[in-house]
Amino acid sequence: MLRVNGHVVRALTVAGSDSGGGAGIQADLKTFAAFGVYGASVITGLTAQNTLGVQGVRYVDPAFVREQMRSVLTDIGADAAKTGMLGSAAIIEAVAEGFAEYPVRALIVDPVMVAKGGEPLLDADAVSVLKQRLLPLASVVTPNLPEAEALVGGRIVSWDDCHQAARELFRFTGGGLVVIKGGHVQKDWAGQSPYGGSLVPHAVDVVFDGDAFTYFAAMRIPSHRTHGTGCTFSAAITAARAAGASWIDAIASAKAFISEAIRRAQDWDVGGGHGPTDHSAPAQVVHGLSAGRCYAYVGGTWEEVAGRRGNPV
Ligand SMILES: Nc1ncnc2c1ncn2[C@@H]1O[C@H](COP(=O)(O)OP(=O)(O)O)[C@@H](O)[C@H]1O
Ligand SMILES: Cc1ncc(COP(=O)(O)OP(=O)(O)O)c(N)n1
Repeated sequence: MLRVNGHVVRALTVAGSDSGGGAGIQADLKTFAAFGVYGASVITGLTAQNTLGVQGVRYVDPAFVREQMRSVLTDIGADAAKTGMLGSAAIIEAVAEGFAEYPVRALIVDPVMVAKGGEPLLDADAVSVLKQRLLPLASVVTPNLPEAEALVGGRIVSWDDCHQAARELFRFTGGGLVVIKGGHVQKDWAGQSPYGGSLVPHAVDVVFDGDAFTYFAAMRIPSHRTHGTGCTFSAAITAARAAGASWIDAIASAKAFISEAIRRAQDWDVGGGHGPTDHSAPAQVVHGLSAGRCYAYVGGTWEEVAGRRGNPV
C-alpha cells in the first residue's frame, strides 16, 4: 500500500454499487487499488446491473448514508474523496451535510445522472440540488457532455459551447476545477481540436481552472467496452490526488489510466454488451505538467502538443 510521510494513503468513494463490477463503487475500489491507495466506501444505492443495462435500482436511506460517512470519516479518514451515483435529492443533502460535518481536503464530484444504456441514476428533481448543495463543495467536477448540458441547461454542440459551459460550471464550484469529459463528443465536432491544432481522432478532455483551459487528448479507442469509464476516471483523479499529485497531474494520471484500461479491455469477453474496462491496467502518477497547455498521451507518456495556448475563446 502506498505511504506518504509514513502514512497509508486513503481515498473514499460515496457512490452506488454496480453488481456487474464495471462502474460505481466496484470500479472506484479497483481503481484505488490499482494506484496502491487504500479505499473505503459509502454506498448510496444498489443497482442490479450488467453489461446489457440496469435492471433495477434501490436507494439507501439518506440517514444511513450519513451514518456510513460518520463511521469512515471519524476513524479511517480520507486524503481525498469522490462522489458518484447519488440517486435522490435527499441523499445529496445527506452527503453535503456529511462533508460539511467531516470535511475532506479534496472532493471530486462526478455528477452521475444516466447509465450508458439510458437508465436514470439521478432523480430529475435532484439536478438543481446537486448544483446548489454539492458543487460548491467540489474541488473538481467531472461531467460528461450530457451531464454538463443538464447542469448548465443548454446544448453543447461545439468547442465554444464546451468552453462556455466550463466557465458557467466554474461559477458553481466556488473555485473547484471543471473537467468536461470528451467521451461523448460527436464525430462532426471532434474533427477539429478545441485549441487550433488538428487532433483526430482523439478523446479530448477540457479542464478549466477559472483562469486557463488545459486539454488532455488521447487516441479514441474503437471499443464498446467502455462501461464505467467516467467512474474509473474520477476515481483515478481521487487516488492520484490522495497520493499527493497536483490537480493537473492528477487529471493527467487519470486520463492515462482510463486510456490504458479501455485499451486492455478491447478484446476481452466480460459480458455480452457494453463491457467494463480493465482496472488492472498500469497506474502511474504523472508529475510536472502545467495548466494552460495542450497535452497528448502518446506511446504511454504525455507530450505537449502544438496549438494555441491559454484561453482559446
Ligand atoms: N473510446 C474511448 N477511447 C479513449 N478514451 C475514451 C473513450 N471513451 C471515453 N474515453 C475517456 O474516458 C473518460 C470518461 O469519459 P466519458 O466516457 O465521457 O465519461 P462517462 O462514462 O461519464 O460518460 C474520459 O477521459 C474520456 O475522454
Ligand atoms: C452504480 C453506478 N454508478 C455509476 C454508473 C455510471 O457510470 P459511468 O462511469 O458514467 O459509466 P456508464 O454507465 O456511462 O458506462 C453506473 N452505470 N452505475
